[in-house]
Amino acid sequence: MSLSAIAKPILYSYWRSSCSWRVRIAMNLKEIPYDIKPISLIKSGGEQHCNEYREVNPMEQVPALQIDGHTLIESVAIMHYLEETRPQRPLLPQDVHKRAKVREIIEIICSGIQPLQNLIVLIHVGEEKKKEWAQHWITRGFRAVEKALSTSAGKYCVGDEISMADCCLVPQVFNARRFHVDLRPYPIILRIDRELESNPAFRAAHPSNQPDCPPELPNK
Ligand SMILES: O=C(O)/C=C\C(=O)CC(=O)CC(=O)O
Repeated sequence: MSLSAIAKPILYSYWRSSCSWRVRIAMNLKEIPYDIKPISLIKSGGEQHCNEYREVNPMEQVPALQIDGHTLIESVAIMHYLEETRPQRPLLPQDVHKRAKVREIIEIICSGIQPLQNLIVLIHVGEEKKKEWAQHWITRGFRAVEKALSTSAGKYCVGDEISMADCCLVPQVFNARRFHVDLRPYPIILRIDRELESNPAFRAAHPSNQPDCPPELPNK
């Protein structure tokens, strides 16, 4: 076995990147020790665009995870890899219908909301319109998430076990607050977010607990 295959995993992460945050939660829930390598998405035009990091992730985004001698990119693919290689503390339900619900919520957030309000898109939209733009897409997606949760949720997004859907929901709620989305129409989303706030795995993954979180932060 090569040395890299047994090395401690390295997560390339940015403190308030919601996609990095999903993976941090999953790693913490599964109690996988890892080191963080911060990639600043804003310093010098974005460290994710430098040649060295492009070798790690040709999409020039975070996260990337070095684990078991491999470099993995894309947060949902990474969570599935973790689920398949580290079955402890499962993040997918056994029941196939519940699994489908978990994946449905993941898709709504990770395809239908976050990519439309991430940094690269907002730069194109422009400073003047970016808040309204982000609010539009988050509101549209949260309507669908709330509807899905109305039949799937127990204590968490799907039933009473924490799943990958919860790993995606909590960071998206943070983004919604960041863009001042009115969350009152989404009581189930709010209840689940509150429920998970005190969970140690979620708390440790929070942007404010990251090594690259700036000490002075207006909208932390
Ligand atoms: O303003 C910054 O600090 C830069 C980038 C981010 O927060 C990350 C995103 O692009 C949003 C997201 O992950 O959903």
